[in-house]
Amino acid sequence: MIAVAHVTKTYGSFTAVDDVSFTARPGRVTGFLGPNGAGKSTTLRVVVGLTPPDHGIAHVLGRRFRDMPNPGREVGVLLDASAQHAGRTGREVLSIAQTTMGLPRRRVAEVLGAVGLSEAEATRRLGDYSLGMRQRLGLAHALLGDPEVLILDEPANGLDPAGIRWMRDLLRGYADRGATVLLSSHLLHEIEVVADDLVVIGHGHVVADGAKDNLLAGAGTYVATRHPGPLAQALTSAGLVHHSDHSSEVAGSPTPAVFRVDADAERVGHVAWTAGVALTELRAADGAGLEEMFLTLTADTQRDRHPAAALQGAVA
Ligand SMILES: Nc1ncnc2c1ncn2[C@@H]1O[C@H](COP(=O)(O)OP(=O)(O)OP(=O)(O)O)[C@@H](O)[C@H]1O
Repeated sequence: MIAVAHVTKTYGSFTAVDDVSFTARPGRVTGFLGPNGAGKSTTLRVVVGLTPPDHGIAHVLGRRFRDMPNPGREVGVLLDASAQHAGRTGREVLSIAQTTMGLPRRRVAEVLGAVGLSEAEATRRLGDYSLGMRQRLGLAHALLGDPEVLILDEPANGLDPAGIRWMRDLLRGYADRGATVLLSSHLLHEIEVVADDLVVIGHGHVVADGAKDNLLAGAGTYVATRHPGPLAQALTSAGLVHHSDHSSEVAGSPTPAVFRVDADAERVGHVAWTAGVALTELRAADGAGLEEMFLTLTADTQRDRHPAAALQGAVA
């Protein structure tokens, strides 16, 4: 269990984290999401005692991280996979940690195997590691003490698609065995697939917090047609709120217009059928729900709201 209560962190006059509270529970993967600079890393650093908060407190397994006598046995942390000496080999990094934590030597080989680093790779210096290899080593370091809690900042960074899937299965397995897993990521799809709970942060504030299924419920339905005018009219007449992608709604557009409708697929299909409008697609919006929710909730904190418009302005 991780409990963050009213944590605030300021740098000079700038408030990086503002009264943030949330709980990450055992047996669940909690995804920590937010745009660049939202305050994710700062919050995680407060949780593991690297950054002192101005206000508030963070507890891991009922106490402050820094009060744990042997934290690596209880909490596995991966904040910055590159924060190791470039001249050390992967095996050396793990062996030092294994000794410090008082673990048996075989544990090093076990975690190397668990993260898919070969013996030959383990004898290379970190300066020669790829980003993905550094990430795997960082995870091996976090898993070394077989901890009950995992705190991972962008763990999928630099991993290839097979590595991302492997990471997802590993985190799922850990949570299914009762561990508390808190991970931050920009990879919304990965979070959507693996997380049970979500905490969304923007400009240092928690803007959404809860079970993923509840937060994404009511994402609505995606419906596509080559006859956007009649469909929009039918949806409006039926009292259904709909949002359209205006760029594809232009008459004669070669691509079908897409609407997201705040109703389930059966209702939307029935309205289209009654109006005699042929559809090219009809599906629950769950798949894109997290991205939509993320962009909506963090809209005023996004740097990249209208990149196309900005570009047009630049060349005008
Ligand atoms: N030591 C520091 N001194 C001053 N400002 C800081 C410091 N650490 C973080 N900040 C600022 O606090 C804000 C939050 O940073 P943080 O790294 O927590 O964001 P983040 O959500 O992890 O971002 P990203 O997704 O880009 O990693 C940023 O505006 C950052 O510039």
